[in-house]
Amino acid sequence: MDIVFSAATVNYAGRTALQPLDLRLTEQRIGVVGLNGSGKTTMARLINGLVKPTTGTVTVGGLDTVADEVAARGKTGFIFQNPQHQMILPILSEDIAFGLKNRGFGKVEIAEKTEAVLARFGISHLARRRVHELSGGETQLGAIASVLVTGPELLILDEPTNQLDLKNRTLIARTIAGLPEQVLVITHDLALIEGFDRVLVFHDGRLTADSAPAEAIRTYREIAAC
Ligand SMILES: Nc1ncnc2c1ncn2[C@@H]1O[C@H](COP(=O)(O)OP(=O)(O)OP(=O)(O)O)[C@@H](O)[C@H]1O
Repeated sequence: MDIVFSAATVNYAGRTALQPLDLRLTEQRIGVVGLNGSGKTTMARLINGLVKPTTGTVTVGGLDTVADEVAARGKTGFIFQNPQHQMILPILSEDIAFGLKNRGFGKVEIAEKTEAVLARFGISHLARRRVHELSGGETQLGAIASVLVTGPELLILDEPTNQLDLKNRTLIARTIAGLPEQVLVITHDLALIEGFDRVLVFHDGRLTADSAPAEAIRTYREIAAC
């Protein structure tokens, strides 16, 4: 899916968080890196319309995130930095079903789709578990299942391996690598994006590098060193 930023900026209360951004993303695997506060999450939130551009436009699959807000948002799934906060219902299978119910699916279809997505991510055994009792890795998988069950074309993950132990980090990295959906990952875990198609580096609200992973990571290391 084409993601297009046209002179998009974001100001929060008069303070610029994102400098004018002109960018067309078409790749399947896109990484986003940068120091804390460099504008990565702001840029990602523009894609699903959670943040609106102060000036300029953002389109996803040709849909404007302001003018075609609802349709545009349906194209993108978002896993936030703390995915337990985005789980609305107390039981995992109910949380997954919730998104489908909201989209008007019938009971039988909801049950089938919920079962299928749990199986897809190898978490059928967690169906009846309380979401707040899941481990970090289980929570991340549960959130991915909850979001992908509604069929977005793009999945955005904000620091998906943050706070995971080595075993769960590997599990989540493999899961992301195996997704057929287009993926955009914000991360400080540089190994996670080594095999990606394209990596963007943000610094002080500006896109400062945009290249293959090795070169982008080199730029990021230079920025971080000063
Ligand atoms: N809702 C908001 N209101 C006001 N300022 C905000 C808001 N969200 C972000 N900012 C500010 O905008 C700037 C960019 O923040 P953003 O969250 O996009 O950075 P980031 O690169 O994702 O950071 P991190 O790696 O710490 O998550 C920061 O200075 C931040 O304090």
